[in-house]
Amino acid sequence: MTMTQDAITVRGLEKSYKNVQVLRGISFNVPKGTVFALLGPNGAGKTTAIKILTTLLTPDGGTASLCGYDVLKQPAQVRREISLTGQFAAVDGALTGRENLRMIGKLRHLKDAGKKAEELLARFELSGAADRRVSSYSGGMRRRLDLAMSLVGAPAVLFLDEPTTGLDPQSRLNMWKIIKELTRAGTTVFLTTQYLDEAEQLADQLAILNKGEIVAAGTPAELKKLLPPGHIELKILEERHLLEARALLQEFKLHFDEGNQVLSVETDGSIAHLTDILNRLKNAGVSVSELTQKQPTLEDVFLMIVGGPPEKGAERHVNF
Ligand SMILES: Nc1ncnc2c1ncn2[C@@H]1O[C@H](COP(=O)(O)OP(=O)(O)OP(=O)(O)O)[C@@H](O)[C@H]1O
Repeated sequence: MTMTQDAITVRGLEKSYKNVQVLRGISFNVPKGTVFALLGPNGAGKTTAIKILTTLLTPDGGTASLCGYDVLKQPAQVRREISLTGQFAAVDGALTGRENLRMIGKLRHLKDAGKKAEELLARFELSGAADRRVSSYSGGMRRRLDLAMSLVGAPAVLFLDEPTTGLDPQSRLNMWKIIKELTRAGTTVFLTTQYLDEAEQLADQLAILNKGEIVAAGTPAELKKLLPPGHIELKILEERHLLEARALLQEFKLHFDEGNQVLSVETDGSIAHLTDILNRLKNAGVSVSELTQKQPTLEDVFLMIVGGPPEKGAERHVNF
């Protein structure tokens, strides 16, 4: 392995199916031990990118390397460094949890496949169910086993394609905890997800892919800065109080929703800003019946860029 701080380097990656260009020259880096989330609507090219990075598909142009190995020139070395966990758990329902893990260990030629299986069963809280057939496992248990199976070979880079789709909230939280632990231990995680809160929770860096191009990239905080800052909404019922509030806050960007009697005041989201606004109103005796603070979310950013919620329903196209 060459010395590099990036676990994944992608430069100008292109791929077409027949005459449809699916990836139009995408580039990004993923530093070791971090989580990178690739987001995008259905058909954006996420799976195509994952297939190229995991050596399942040949790109038409550009380069990609994993842990310093070129996906085209050194596919065997790349495969040794990675593991791919798909949306549909690849476990064998007729075998027990323990048998599934041992089988993978043997396929990977581990000397102590049995010991590794026990260790992973314990780590994923499956020891109690180890001798039950996987067909009797819940969705969350299957997903945990699937992830445990992908860790048998201790991969440097883990590809997780929608790891929590279909899981209940508790199982999702467990999965997040496990993913965080993995990255703390140095594993690099490449994630696709339809849940923007998941991306926000887990990703150090994320990129939004739309029609084969990366249209926005950065940390969750950086992406949120693409939108106007947050605002507070003040419900003010009395006309004279409203007039007074508008005068007191005239240097702020204001918007008034007449139907709901709500005055929106743009803020940078800081406590200092909020305190200043509330003090002015309080000192002038302005009566506010309700206060709500609104901050832009990753979902807002996604909607602004892609024009529809991720992965839901039909493809939605927005012209830039
Ligand atoms: N083998 C193929 N032959 C022809 N077209 C394909 C093939 N595989 C994918 N495509 C097309 O390429 C585009 C990108 O597909 P891809 O599966 O990479 O998108 P995605 O972002 O992963 O979508 P999803 O979220 O629905 O999984 C889609 O329009 C898809 O129909």
